[in-house]
Amino acid sequence: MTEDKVLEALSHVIYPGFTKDIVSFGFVKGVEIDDNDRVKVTIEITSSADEVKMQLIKDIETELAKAGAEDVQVEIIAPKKPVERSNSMTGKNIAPQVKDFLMISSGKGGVGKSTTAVNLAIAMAMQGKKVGLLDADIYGPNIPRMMGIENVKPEVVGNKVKPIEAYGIEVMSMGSLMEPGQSLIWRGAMIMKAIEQFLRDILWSDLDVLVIDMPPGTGDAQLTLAQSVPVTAGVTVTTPQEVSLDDSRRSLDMFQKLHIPIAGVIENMSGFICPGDGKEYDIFGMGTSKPVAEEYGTELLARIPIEPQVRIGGDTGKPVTYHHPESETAKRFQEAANKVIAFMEKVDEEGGADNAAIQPTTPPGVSACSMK
Ligand SMILES: Nc1ncnc2c1ncn2[C@@H]1O[C@H](COP(=O)(O)OP(=O)(O)OP(=O)(O)O)[C@@H](O)[C@H]1O
Repeated sequence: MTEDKVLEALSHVIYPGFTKDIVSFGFVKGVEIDDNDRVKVTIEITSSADEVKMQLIKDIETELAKAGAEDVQVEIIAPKKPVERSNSMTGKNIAPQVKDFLMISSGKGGVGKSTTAVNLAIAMAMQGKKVGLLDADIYGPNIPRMMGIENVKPEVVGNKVKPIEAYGIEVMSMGSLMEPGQSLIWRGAMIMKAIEQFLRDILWSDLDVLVIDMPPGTGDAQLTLAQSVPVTAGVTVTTPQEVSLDDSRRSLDMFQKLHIPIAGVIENMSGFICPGDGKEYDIFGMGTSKPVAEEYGTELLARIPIEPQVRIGGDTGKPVTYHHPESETAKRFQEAANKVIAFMEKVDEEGGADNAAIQPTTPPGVSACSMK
């Protein structure tokens, strides 16, 4: 017997109730083979149902016996409990069903933050992640148009709201809750309430990642979000001009102050890909945000070129990553998504993000200014 042979045999064991096998699911955590072809396999599953375990053991024994194992021992273990980050004594998580929170920020408006949030979310969903997309840009909620759900009203269940499904993603936006063209004058307290409700009163499923499109700049919305949930990673979107880079420094500085691990910088409108000859031309500069990313100990995740298809995709609700996966832009968004996923996994492995240090220090209703 060899490990490959064992894994080959195990790839015929379908996880009960699903169509995928236990190897593809990544449930096989260990294989030991001794000189007498006796095999021990360790399987890690969350299910505690005894019938699932019994069925698995039976199927594993059958397949390994067929492959020539002399004796089979199956150990079924439960995944290690994630480090208490969500409901830790001092930290706060009002949406514990979400594994990772990804904050997409920019120092200023119009740099392509929403475009990035949409395309990263779609790239992650295309890689099999269960993704939610929260448009927390309450001042200018553009996500419904970009996701092609402009005229879709969400379903209300009791006093909660179901997210709208689009491109396999759960989406919620202030734009979906208000009449078209309507605007609100947001005061600090209202922003805080809105952000909290987006997390608590929307029926998000058990998501792998909730991508959050923030309002531009650094303010109440960012602080409230970071105090309400442990944000796993932050991504700053910038354009390459110096004036824009100054603003992106502020955004990166905010991540640091809010104890948000920084996944990196996306440099948007970085060069222009000419539809005629497919060549890349420099317009605003290219790669200028790399040194800025390095100043903050992080990396440039991707340079996204100006491509007419990106704007058309945004205006018509047909995101480029989904509708033109062969385009250069889509490929770069996919690469950036890979890097962000790997980064979030690393943060989780190392104990997860923790927002304990940024919780308000004053009791509810008491202004920090009134305290000595
Ligand atoms: N790489 C690109 N190529 C072509 N057009 C782009 C690109 N990135 C963004 N755009 C277009 O630029 C406009 C602004 O982008 P977007 O709305 O994503 O910016 P934003 O930073 O979220 O803005 P706001 O701060 O106003 O919410 C949109 O029309 C979008 O389609």
